[in-house]
Amino acid sequence: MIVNFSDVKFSYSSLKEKPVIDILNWSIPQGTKYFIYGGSGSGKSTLLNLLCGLKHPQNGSIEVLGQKLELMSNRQIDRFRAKNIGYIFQQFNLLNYFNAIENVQLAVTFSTSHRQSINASRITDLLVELGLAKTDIFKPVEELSVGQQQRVGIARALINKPKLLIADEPTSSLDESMRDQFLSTLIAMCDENKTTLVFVSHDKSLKKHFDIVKSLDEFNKQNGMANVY
Ligand SMILES: Nc1ncnc2c1ncn2[C@@H]1O[C@H](COP(=O)(O)OP(=O)(O)OP(=O)(O)O)[C@@H](O)[C@H]1O
Repeated sequence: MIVNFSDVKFSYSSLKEKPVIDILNWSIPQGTKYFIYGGSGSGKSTLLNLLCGLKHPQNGSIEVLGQKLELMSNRQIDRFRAKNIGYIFQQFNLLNYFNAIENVQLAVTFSTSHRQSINASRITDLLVELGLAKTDIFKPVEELSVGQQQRVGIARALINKPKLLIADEPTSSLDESMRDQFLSTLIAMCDENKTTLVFVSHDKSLKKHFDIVKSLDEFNKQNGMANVY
């Protein structure tokens, strides 16, 4: 298992009666493409924040790649995240005035272990492999189409060959054909890098692309169920 949650409870306010996240047992098998769906406000982003150590539960244990996050300092978690976890966000979070290579380089800058081995030509190769034309690689990303920006987002998430890739509704602004294309590319790249993919969305129709499909409600706030994966 690449991720294990054990009796994890998280509330934004300690006064809140019911925690947003309350998971007795939940695991993600290594190498899978894991899809979690849930409605708006169900706790998907909160779950991902816990998973990568950006938020800390009030109770329980979260183990990622064999490391218990609660035993690490924030600095250790930051390093661990930079080395092992990639993300793709809803809006891709690219820096508009920077070109594609510069946007990907930022991810490399934050990962000390990969800084030496990744140069601009390796980034260019990855962007071309993802279908970006060489002429587009040097334009500020604000001059790229949404589809091209997505490819930059995928390249940035995968350049460090993360063991775990987390995607938070990255397809919400795309039409159906773009969405399928994006997912096919993303999944092919994860297979190539042996990266485990955790993808959350409110859109159940995406589930056909994944090995494991769960509603967040199936394992959240369901104390009594064990070993759900
Ligand atoms: N910073 C915060 N402070 C207080 N409550 C919050 C905060 N962030 C989220 N919440 C609450 O926690 C619950 C879960 O929010 P979360 O953002 O995880 O849901 P989500 O499933 O990702 O929603 P969406 O699909 O709309 O992005 C919601 O009820 C939300 O109002």
